[in-house]
Amino acid sequence: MSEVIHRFKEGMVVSCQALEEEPLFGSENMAAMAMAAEAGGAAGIRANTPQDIAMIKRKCSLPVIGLYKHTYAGSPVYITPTINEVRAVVEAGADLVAVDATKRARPDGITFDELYRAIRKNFPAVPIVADVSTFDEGAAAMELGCDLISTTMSGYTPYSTQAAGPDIELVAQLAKLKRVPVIAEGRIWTAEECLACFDAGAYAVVVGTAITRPQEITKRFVGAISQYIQSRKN
Ligand SMILES: CC(=O)N[C@H](C=O)[C@@H](O)[C@H](O)[C@H](O)COP(=O)(O)O
Repeated sequence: MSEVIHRFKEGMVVSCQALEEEPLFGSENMAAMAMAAEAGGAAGIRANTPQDIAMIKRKCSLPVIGLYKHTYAGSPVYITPTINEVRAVVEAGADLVAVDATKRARPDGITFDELYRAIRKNFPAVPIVADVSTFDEGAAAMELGCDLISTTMSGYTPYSTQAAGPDIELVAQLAKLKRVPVIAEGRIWTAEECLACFDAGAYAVVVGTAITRPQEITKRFVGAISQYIQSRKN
């Protein structure tokens, strides 16, 4: 196992991402988030776009799982969909690259196996994080040789489990294979949920929105308050 992966063991990776339509969009903001995560004891950062990755690598010493969200006509796959986005992520300085490893149709009709082989050929030193939505996708990514499996896409493909919280069951099923380290990612909001993921066998957890999307954090507080106020009136 590579040294960089070992740094994630039993740790928390903070996903620092803001899309163009979000209030915190901008590499300076994401680098500040990454620095805050580092100050708080995070083991790593997950970041989107070459610009954000490069800025975070300048300001923060943690290893970065890089991805590049990009949409192509005719394919629902948007997390580092082709070798072009992989190249941009690697050239920006990412330590690992996260790619969509779901079974959905990819741009130009290439399969995940083909993309995997192209990454290995062009960037043999860069560990690959497979973002999956189901057990079968995770097991296939392990079989292929991916370095880490993340439950990122569970709940975001039409055929995967749709749940309000993290897919701890998927973490448990994949971890039970004892083949490749499994990252629990997606809709983790509390420390207790992190502990449940570790109990299920997670190697590390990724927490994003609950730490780095203040509009969503605010929305949760406001929702809980208005629900409570309403219930007091009934
Ligand atoms: C499905 C998808 O596109 N997930 C993205 C993957 O990089 C990010 O938008 C998420 O914020 C990240 O996975 C962390 O999850 P959460 O923000 O729920 O803690």
